[in-house]
Amino acid sequence: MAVIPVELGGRSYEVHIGPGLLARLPALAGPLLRKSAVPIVADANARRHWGATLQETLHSSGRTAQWYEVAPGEGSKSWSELERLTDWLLAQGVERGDHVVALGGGVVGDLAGFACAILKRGCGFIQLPTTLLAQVDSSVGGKTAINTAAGKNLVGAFHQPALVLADLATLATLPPRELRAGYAEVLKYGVLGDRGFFDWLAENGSKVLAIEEKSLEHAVATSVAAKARIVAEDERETSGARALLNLGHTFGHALEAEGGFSDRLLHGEAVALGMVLAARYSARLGHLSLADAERVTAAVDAAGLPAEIAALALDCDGAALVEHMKHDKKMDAGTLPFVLLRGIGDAYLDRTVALADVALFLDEHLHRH
Ligand SMILES: NC(=O)c1ccc[n+]([C@@H]2O[C@H](COP(=O)([O-])OP(=O)(O)OC[C@H]3O[C@@H](n4cnc5c(N)ncnc54)[C@H](O)[C@@H]3O)[C@@H](O)[C@H]2O)c1
Ligand SMILES: O=C(O)C(=O)C[C@@H](O)[C@H](O)[C@H](O)COP(=O)(O)O
Ligand SMILES: [Zn+2]
Repeated sequence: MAVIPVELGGRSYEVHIGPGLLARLPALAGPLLRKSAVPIVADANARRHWGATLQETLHSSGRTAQWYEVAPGEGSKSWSELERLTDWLLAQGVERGDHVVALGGGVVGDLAGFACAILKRGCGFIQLPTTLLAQVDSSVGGKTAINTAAGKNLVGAFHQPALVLADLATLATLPPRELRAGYAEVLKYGVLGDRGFFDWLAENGSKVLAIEEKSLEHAVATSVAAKARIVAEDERETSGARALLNLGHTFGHALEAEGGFSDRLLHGEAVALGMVLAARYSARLGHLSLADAERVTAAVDAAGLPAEIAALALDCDGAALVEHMKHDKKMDAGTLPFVLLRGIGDAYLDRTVALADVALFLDEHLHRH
């Protein structure tokens, strides 16, 4: 069991990591669960597997669960779902001082977190992440959002949860493809800032993917600690420190948008491929050795994640992907800073990248055999 603080002054909170934490929600949340009928926004699959555990523990603390179910998939991060959810929360009589519970992966966490950010100009929420991706990344740090026709996470808010319980036991029911997608964000922490962790993953990644308890807990705790450090330094992504968490995402979000946010490419898969592209582009600029770029590619490939954009057989060219990138939230006065690499564990923000050159680079990779 690990407890990692996210230090944000009056908005500080703890991330608890370990098996069996869902059953400890009433004990760990204490007065945060002010309403006796607890509003729970749940991914349908997470509810199917873990809803009974949560319901039982709430009942045994004298509370009831009020369920709002979200259809699985990226499509639920939408205006229509946000409207339906906020109407439901209002119908439940949720007040600013109440805490809504989000049970599920990043889709539910981002959607419910955003609904709570705007409900009565902000009510509380608790994250119960049930995917590896949500446990190591999306439940921590307070980025909340929905997608729009123009692209990924384009409407949202920073709104921190009051508590995060990452129950490792919930990962037992997660499909292997989703586990691998979450592993991409784990790998990201090593690639962007911790070569020692990258090397540890090279040795132990297969144990993490096999949900071997000790290795899994080490990987989740190391990832959350890295994210907590960065978020405490730059909560709202203004100094450049937090932007490093976007490694692989400028390429990745463009690929997700091009695929219409379908199951063809999951967020974690897009990030994995995006990290490979960021590493290869860094090597092309002469900032990263080819050997390190290939190490990143090999780590992605070894985890069963997509490492070659050509294999996606996308019906688009580099210029089309660059058009999607222009919606990136890092865009600043016509310049798009890219998270690139000087080494494994040494990411930096490059504000000198020419988008026309990125389009050429992508064209070379889209048709590589
Ligand atoms: N806010 C952030 O900082 C942040 C960080 C990373 C990613 N994200 C966002 O997170 C989203 C991706 O999150 P995700 O990968 O968790 O995907 P997800 O929420 O779509 O969940 C993945 C799949 O797993 C199922 N599922 C969830 N828990 C389960 C369980 N315990 N057992 C069985 N099935 C379960 C879901 O129904 C879904 O089909 C993207 O929208 C991405 O943009 C946000
Ligand atoms: O927390 C962050 O900061 C991140 O960038 C984490 C990313 O893994 C995550 O996908 C995030 O939602 C992307 O942020 P965005 O600002 O590019 O939408
Ligand atoms: Zn991400």
